Amino acid sequence: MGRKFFVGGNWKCNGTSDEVKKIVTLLNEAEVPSEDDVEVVVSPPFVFLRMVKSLLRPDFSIAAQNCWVRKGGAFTGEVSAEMLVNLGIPWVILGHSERRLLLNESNEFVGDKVAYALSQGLKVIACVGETLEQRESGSTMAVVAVQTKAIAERVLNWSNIVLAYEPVWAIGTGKVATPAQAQEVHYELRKWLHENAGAEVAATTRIIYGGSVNGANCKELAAKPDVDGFLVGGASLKPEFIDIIKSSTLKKSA
Ligand SMILES: O=C(CO)COP(=O)(O)O
Repeated sequence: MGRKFFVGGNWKCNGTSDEVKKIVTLLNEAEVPSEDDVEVVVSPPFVFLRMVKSLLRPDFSIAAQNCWVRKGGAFTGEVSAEMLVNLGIPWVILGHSERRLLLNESNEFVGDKVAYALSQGLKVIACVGETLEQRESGSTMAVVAVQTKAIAERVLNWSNIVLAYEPVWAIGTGKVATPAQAQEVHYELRKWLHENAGAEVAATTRIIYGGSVNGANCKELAAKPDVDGFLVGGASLKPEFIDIIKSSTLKKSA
């Protein structure tokens, strides 16, 4: 029925082959709740996708960290959605703030990417989030609404989208949003979806939180009604990622 808890591990631009094998071994040996109760998706760098796919337990899935905005071709250095599909990679992360800010990806560009990736059969973890300046000036909701709108204008079917709220000031800083801060934005995002994409989309779309999530703070965050899971960076490379996956059990009893 409800929204299945979702835990993504964004490995970002980290790891050697040996380190990646070690993380996969850790994941493969972990005892975690069943895939009926939690969806786990790890996101290695492109060059390790094939290796992780061949080694990873079958109840965990895989996401790429980006893909090209349209059909592949003469776009040096890019990886197309078609290639990910061809490789058997089901998910892709799009619109991460590190790409929006460091590589100047605009809301429209991210929206186009989401629409194209979906059209090729990929499932998308679409990221939104405000900077510290935007939060302090009181424009958090306006910013995430505009980012979400650029996606909603290009997409009719939300069933293959997970929306990740990742406040930029909380990413890699150790400064996690309080459960109340996360809940407030998730609630507002769900309300926005209700008003702009319909009641069904609002009720079924998973809105996950990212930004300094770790084994210690995940439980309180997971207990919030509109927090449907996490997108984890740094801690997804460590054993505590297992504890974060296990925080899904809080949701069942809630
Ligand atoms: O950006 C993130 C996940 O996509 C969050 O990163 P950290 O968990 O390292 O703050």
